[in-house]
Amino acid sequence: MSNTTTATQNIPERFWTGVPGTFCTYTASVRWAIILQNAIDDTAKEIEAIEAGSTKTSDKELSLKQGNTIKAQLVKLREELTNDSLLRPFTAEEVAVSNLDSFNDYLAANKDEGLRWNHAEWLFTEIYMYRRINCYFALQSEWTKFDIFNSLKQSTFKASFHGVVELAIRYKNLLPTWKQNVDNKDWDLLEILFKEFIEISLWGNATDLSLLTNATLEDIKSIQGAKAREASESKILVNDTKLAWQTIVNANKNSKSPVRVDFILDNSGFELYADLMLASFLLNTGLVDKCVFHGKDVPYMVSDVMIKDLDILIQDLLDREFFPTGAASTPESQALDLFANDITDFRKQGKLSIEADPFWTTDLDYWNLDPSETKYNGAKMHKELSQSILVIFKGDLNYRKLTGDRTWKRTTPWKTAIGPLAHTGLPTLSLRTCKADVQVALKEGVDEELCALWEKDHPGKGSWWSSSGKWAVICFSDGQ
Ligand SMILES: O=P(O)(O)OC[C@H]1O[C@](O)(CO)[C@@H](O)[C@@H]1O
Ligand SMILES: [Mg+2]
Ligand SMILES: [Mn+2]
Repeated sequence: MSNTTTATQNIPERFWTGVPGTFCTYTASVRWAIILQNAIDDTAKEIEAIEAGSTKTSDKELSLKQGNTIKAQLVKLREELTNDSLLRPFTAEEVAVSNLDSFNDYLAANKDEGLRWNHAEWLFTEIYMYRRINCYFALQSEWTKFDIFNSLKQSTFKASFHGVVELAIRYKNLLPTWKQNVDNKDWDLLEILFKEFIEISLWGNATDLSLLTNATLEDIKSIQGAKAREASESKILVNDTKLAWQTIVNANKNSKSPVRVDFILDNSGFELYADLMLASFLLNTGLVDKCVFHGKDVPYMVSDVMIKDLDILIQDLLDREFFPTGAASTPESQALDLFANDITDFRKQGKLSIEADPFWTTDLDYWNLDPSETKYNGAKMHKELSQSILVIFKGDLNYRKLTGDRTWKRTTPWKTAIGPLAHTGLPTLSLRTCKADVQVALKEGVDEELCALWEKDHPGKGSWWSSSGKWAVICFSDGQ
């Protein structure tokens, strides 16, 4: 099978939909249909809101007409999926409104394979689905900017109230100590705090809308608090936090200035909030001079961050109806205001910025984050990230793209699994709660132990422990 990554011997195949017994196949045959149905239902709700006048539009009649077209197209897309149709190329009309060349090049290069929804590479097909959804909206003038996942992103963030307030108070209490450390660093203390905020950012990734389809408020609370993080320490199967810390210390001591850290973001809402906490620890302590966030240019994977989601998050934090912490004078309200205002100030000062290059929503894995990939912005992004002393990749999909979503032996060394990216000069850190089949960098025996443990309650599915979101990994590469 040819693809955009150079095929070399000893590199295992990617995960394919349709292969029995995998979480990949379960996702393609069960989860995608649910995600599409939710998109259909949410489009219908928006149409109703336009009809009722609660959503204002400049041209009501046209909005309604276009909305119904989109809804019908989504229904057909769902049928394509359930009928296991061939994966069609994007049309010229679609290509004109979105960056889709990599998808069509891939489909053309593999046209003899008879790629279908349930017989194709998981990574490609899943991204292809989100891009197909997006095209329907992008093509309708009144709906171009509409984010079909917005209401779900917002309601889940609202349900994160408890975790949000707890972290804001932690921030407010720590801020004086952080500021004392700008000129006079207590390195041991900072290392302890770094570890804490790395874990906050890591477990922030457990709040995932595509997996938490039926989560209750209690479920969400149970994974977001400090107690939950403490209890989860033993669930971090690979922990390279120390190596990442050393990278930051070295950059400081060698006064390589300005020190910049990049975040390849994953989900909006609580995870983005947790990432902002980590970034503000780095900025407030003077460990880092600038953080650059990378989000998505289209609605994607249900919950992924778009640039506007950062603005919405700040508004939510300041909105006492969204987060009902009472009068402006309560400690909770003050903590939320303080954090939101500090983030806004960082943005104004240029210490924090957010971008969304189309590279991040292509089907390409991160072996293409390489000077040699000049067609779809891989080289451009590599050059951009080269200004950074550490690039933090958040979440599961980024982990899949780092490892190529390949059927590696689970003890494969991290630097083998990330291919060329291990040697092109970028220090990288992956913070991932495990939500897919691909798994690498484990010590001998760990997989066997976890498979046996998971098998007890999930007969025949022991290896799916790595798709449960209950374990996590922190993997570092110095890029040398
Ligand atoms: O938001 P995250 O952590 O990237 O998770 C999304 C991932 O979860 C899944 O929905 C489930 O495995 C994958 O399709 C995708 O890789
Ligand atoms: Mg997700
Ligand atoms: Mn995501």
